[in-house]
Amino acid sequence: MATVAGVAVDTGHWIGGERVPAGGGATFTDVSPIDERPIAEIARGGAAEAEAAVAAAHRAFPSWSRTSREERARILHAVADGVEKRIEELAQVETADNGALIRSHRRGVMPRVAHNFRFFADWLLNLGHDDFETRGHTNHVSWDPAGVCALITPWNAPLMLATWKIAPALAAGNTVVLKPAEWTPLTASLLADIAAEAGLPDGVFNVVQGYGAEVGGPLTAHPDVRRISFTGSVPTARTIAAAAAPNLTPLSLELGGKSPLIVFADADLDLAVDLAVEQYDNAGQVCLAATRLLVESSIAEEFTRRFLEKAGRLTQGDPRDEATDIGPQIHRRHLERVDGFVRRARDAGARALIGGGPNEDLGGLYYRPTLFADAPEGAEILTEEVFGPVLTLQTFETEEQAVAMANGTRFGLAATLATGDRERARRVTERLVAGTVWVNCFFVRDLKAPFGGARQSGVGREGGDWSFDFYCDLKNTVTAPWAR
Ligand SMILES: NC(=O)c1ccc[n+]([C@@H]2O[C@H](COP(=O)([O-])OP(=O)(O)OC[C@H]3O[C@@H](n4cnc5c(N)ncnc54)[C@H](O)[C@@H]3O)[C@@H](O)[C@H]2O)c1
Ligand SMILES: O=C/C=C/C=C(\O)C(=O)O
Repeated sequence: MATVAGVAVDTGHWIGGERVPAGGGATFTDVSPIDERPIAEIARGGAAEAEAAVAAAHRAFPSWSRTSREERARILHAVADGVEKRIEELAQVETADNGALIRSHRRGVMPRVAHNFRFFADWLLNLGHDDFETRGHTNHVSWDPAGVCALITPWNAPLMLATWKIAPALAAGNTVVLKPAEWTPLTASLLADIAAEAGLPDGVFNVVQGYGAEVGGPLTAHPDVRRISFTGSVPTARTIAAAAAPNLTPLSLELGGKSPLIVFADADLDLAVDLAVEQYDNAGQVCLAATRLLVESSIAEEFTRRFLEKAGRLTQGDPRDEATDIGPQIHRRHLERVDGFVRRARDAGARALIGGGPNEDLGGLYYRPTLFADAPEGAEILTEEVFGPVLTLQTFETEEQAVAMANGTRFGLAATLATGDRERARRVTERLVAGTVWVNCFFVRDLKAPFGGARQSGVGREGGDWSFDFYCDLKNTVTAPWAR
């Protein structure tokens, strides 16, 4: 047990409805990004724990998969109730663990966690497909549960991204083994308590803590795992895809991005600036962030002036303070990685209009919001995901050029455009390579919509029917006309 922000959090695994302490006493230290102090010693799982969790999930599958949809939905709503009762505790623990703003956790993220469960519980009850006829034969499509799902998630929005997978996987009648990111293990452990209190049967949901290769490796190579859903980086996705290959385990991959925000001269400039500054949210640690500001030349000067003015008013500091706009980076190693990108960008000739280094006033893991201009074509800073508060500004002359620049990376997660011209929005949107396009808005998410990335931003889509498509084995039953 650890006490974090006044909340008791179990530091072991959760396997088959039981708390499993660190095998052989092996633990790792969980550090808070707020001040880099250790906050918990977490069980460091390995192949044995991965094996035990898959076995528990495998044993629990027959009964859970045959539990009625109504009963599954009822339990998932009870989990949502439990989350809602503990929003403040979850928010406090998540902020201590990943350094994201308490105000977002209280009002955005944790309510969304509850919504993840409610949405997929309700979607399950309406899931279906109309029967259809072929020469008098009926076709009936059913959505059969697939089996044990291994879910592997990152640290930037730990509980939100985990439950976005857990909820549909469980709703579909599957059982789950979750491996949270080692930098943010805590809220997954609290979710295990909540799920147990809500009456989720033992073994239906399991949590194994530990490092990627040590737990994630054996988990993703396990022949009894029938689905792997992963959110994280491209290199890890390659390793996971290779581990899944011998078993041909179906994969859903939600990966990185280098998304554009395209600002046309006909845009509402205040809105465009608001959208641009919003890209520093979560200290830039957002997969969907539109980190490349592509601005039409004729308005670039005015846009930049207003952007710098607005960004200059952002308050950086302790994420537990409601007034803070930008908190710390997740970890010392991550901050150094971000800083490496910034230093190389400068070496390549880019000019930092703001920021460009750690916040020396605050010290620790606080990195200044940064905007680069004049990065040379092809520079790393224009093509690689930084995953920190670092944006670049480029200008374009024509719509054609804007589209080419927007599509000019190996990613295709999202794109945002600001324009006052509906026809232009339609034309440009049609040509963008992106899983999600926002026009004059950002991060408006409906869980019914398909979510995922093109190119190296991912494989597959989740959300609404697409989640059930992935987490189910679809079956078509063709029945001949019955003899009279
Ligand atoms: N597209 C999306 O929905 C989305 C959302 C959030 C974050 N992301 C991406 O996630 C990345 C940041 O997250 P990160 O740094 O935690 O990513 P990461 O790939 O380093 O780690 C993600 C998870 O994979 C695990 N892992 C590491 N090696 C493994 C292995 N060999 N086998 C199995 N599991 C392994 C880690 O322990 C962690 O739980 C960024 O690229 C970001 O864009 C994408
Ligand atoms: O950092 C990435 C955030 C992704 C958001 C979602 O996956 C979501 O809203 O479901």
